[in-house]
This record gives sequence, C-alpha cells and structure tokens, in this order.
Amino acid sequence: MAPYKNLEEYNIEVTNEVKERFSKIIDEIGEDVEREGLEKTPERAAKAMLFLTQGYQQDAAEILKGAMFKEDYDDMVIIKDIEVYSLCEHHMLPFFGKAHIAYIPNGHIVGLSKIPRIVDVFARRLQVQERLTHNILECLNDTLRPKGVAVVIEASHMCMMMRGVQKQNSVTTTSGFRGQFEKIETRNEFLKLISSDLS
Ligand SMILES: Nc1nc2c(ncn2[C@@H]2O[C@H](COP(=O)(O)OP(=O)(O)OP(=O)(O)O)[C@@H](O)[C@H]2O)c(=O)[nH]1
Ligand SMILES: [Zn+2]
Repeated sequence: MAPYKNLEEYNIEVTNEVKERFSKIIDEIGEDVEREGLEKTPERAAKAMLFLTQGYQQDAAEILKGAMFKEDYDDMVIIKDIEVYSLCEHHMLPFFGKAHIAYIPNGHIVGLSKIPRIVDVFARRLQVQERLTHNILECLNDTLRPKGVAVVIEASHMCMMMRGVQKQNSVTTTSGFRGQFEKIETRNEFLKLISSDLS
C-alpha cells in the first residue's frame, strides 16, 4: 500500500478497503448487499472494525507519560472492575469482562483515567487474554517503574459461547504480578481487596 500523508487520509483509505471486503463477505454468505437494511452495512461494519482495532494506532506508554505526577504515596493503588472489550485473534469474536489493576508507586503516581485508557489501547487489537494481561502489566511496569504491579482479567469469550464448545457460563481468569506483588502477602492483600465489596 502507498504511504499515507496523515492519519485521516489513512483512515478513509482503509475504511474503504475494509468496506469492500465486508461487502464481499455479505454477498458470499448468501445475502443481498443491496437490500435496504444492508445497503450501508459494509461501511458500518468497516467503521466498527476499525474502532475495535484502533489500539494499533495508539501508544500506551505515551498515554501514561502524559499524566505521571511526583508523589510520596507508596501504598497500593487499585482500580478494579474496569470493563474490557476485546477481539480474540483466533475467531475475531469478542471477549469481554473486567480488569483489576494495582500498583505500588515508586515516587510517581499516574492519572487514574490513564489506566482504563491503556487497557483499551491493548484491548482494541486482535488479542488473546493472556497477552492482553501481559501487555498491560509490562507497559505499567516499564513506564511507571512502580515498586509493584498486578493485573487480573476475568473474561467470557463469545467464541466459546456462540459457537465451538458452546459454554455460556465459563469465565477465564488470567493474572500477572511484578515486583512487590510477587510476595505472597502483598498479592493476597490485592486479591482480597478486589474480591471484597466495600459498598
Ligand atoms: N489461550 C487462549 N485461547 C483462546 C483465547 N481466545 C480463544 N481461544 C481459543 O483458541 C483456540 C483455537 O483453537 P482451534 O482448534 O485452532 O480453533 P477451533 O477449531 O475454532 O476451536 P474450537 O473453539 O474448540 O471450536 C480455541 O481453543 C479457543 O477457545 C484466548 O484469549 N486465550
Ligand atoms: Zn476465539
């Protein structure tokens, strides 16, 4: 593909290419691409797919660096129940659930909203849950350089629910721990706090 002058030009070009391909898929499955309800579907589907994979155009480390503040607080910071919506790389079907993330600052705290933002940057790509967990973990560890970081993701996979093995209730949990969270007491405190309902 020819080089693009800017992101907008790139987006228009790629949307048109993806739209053509969705049109072909709709035709191949035996539908009439020209009937009223489907007329704009290739374009809508292309825009939706590009939205759901926009993480490839984003830099999670830059997002974190944009809101790091010097602070002496050195206890655990936990953001739990962050909604996660991603696409499994095997079937390109959604998997979705919650992420629970904690870190122990080492001179710097980070703007709270930046943590869900980096979850989205990595989730909006073709993923497996394990790699998504590690992408978030390593990004926080390398950029913020905290005393410790922990990531737990609980998710349901549509490829296991709507098709394939057809299990509606199974939930997959993945986790990663670095620094002080490798110590069992710290890890247990985190796991206890994310499972408690303080409200
Ligand atoms: N480890 C892991 N596996 C995943 C994830 N998402 C989907 N999968 C699995 O990827 C595997 C792909 O296996 P294949 O045998 O190549 O594909 P398939 O024939 O469609 O498999 P079935 O889903 O069992 O019908 C399946 O077992 C999926 O459940 C994920 O995030 N992590
Ligand atoms: Zn899948």
